[in-house]
Amino acid sequence: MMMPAMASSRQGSSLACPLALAGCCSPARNAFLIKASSASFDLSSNLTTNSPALWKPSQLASVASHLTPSGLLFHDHTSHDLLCTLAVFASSFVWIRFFDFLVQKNVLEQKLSRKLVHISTGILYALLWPVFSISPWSRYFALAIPFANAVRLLVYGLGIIKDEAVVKSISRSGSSRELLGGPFYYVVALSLCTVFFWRDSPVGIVALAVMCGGDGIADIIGRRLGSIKLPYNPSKSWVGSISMFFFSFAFSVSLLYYYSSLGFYQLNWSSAVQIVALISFSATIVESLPISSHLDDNMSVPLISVLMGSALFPGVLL
Ligand SMILES: C/C(=C\COP(=O)(O)O)CCC[C@H](C)CCC[C@H](C)CCCC(C)C
Ligand SMILES: Nc1ccn([C@@H]2O[C@H](COP(=O)(O)OP(=O)(O)O)[C@@H](O)[C@H]2O)c(=O)n1
Repeated sequence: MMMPAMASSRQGSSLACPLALAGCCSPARNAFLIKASSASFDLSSNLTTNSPALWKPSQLASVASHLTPSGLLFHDHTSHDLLCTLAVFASSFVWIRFFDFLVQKNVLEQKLSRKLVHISTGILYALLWPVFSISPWSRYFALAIPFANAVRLLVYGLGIIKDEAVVKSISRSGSSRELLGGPFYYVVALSLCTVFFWRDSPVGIVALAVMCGGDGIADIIGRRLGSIKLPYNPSKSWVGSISMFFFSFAFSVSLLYYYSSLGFYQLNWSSAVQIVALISFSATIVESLPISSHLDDNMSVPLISVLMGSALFPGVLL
């Protein structure tokens, strides 16, 4: 287990995120040397000892002119986090509207739109966590985004406000009541992973990767190619479940690589990869069981991933 002080020093290495990294390069400085935890970045030569340099010095200088020396958009963490929250929430609104537009123009069918929203929103949300500040409160600002979406789903799902466009892009059948099922559980899972794991632990990230990436792709591939059904569940197929396993694994490893490259934690990769494979396999088995009428996949899949991750990941954090 990481001690809080250690966790915050590791969070300090979120300086590797483009915003924060750029902020360390005030135009007045011509040699940019940042030491954060065990990672050090020499931006003047675009070299790094532990992580890839993310931006070129010219790009950094242009962004830096808009940032404070501490890498924030404002001098205090609260204003920075508030702006990030508003920007990500507005992006989620525009993103869902964009899929609705594609459905209306008959570019995407409704079911495919829902699954692409399912895959993309959670993954983009997890990719954007590093833009929040190192304040211990930043997770609660990030939490406000799925929370506000949960409120939107309740408002539309209960018919308090009617918006056919939103309902069409998120539901399968076009019924507003559907928003209170899978989509609502989905934002609850995002919220719980944000509060309990945030950027300090690989557990929440892997649970989100499996729920968003793995489960989402199982549907897209299974619906199209899944003619051979599972013997114990005629509504799921072999190809859907095999896709779930591979994409859960691929999304998880990619997100873990992203977070460890940014310096949030260091992993023993050979063990971590085995754990991710085990979690992906277990979540695939759970998703394939004929229990979804009792327990939604957006609850059962992150639940098994979190239980296994919490038991197995602490041993592989360096
Ligand atoms: C359609 C969704 C889930 C349905 O799952 P299933 O029943 O088919 O298994 C996803 C619902 C998404 C939600 C309304 C919006 C979530 C937004 C997210 C917190 C932030 C995304 C930000 C980003 C920049 C787009
Ligand atoms: N393991 C899986 C999962 C889904 N699928 C396909 O995807 C469809 C929807 O899956 P699901 O019932 O899990 O859907 P959601 O409730 O997650 O939207 C199924 O009817 C199958 O055609 C599959 O073939 N194999």
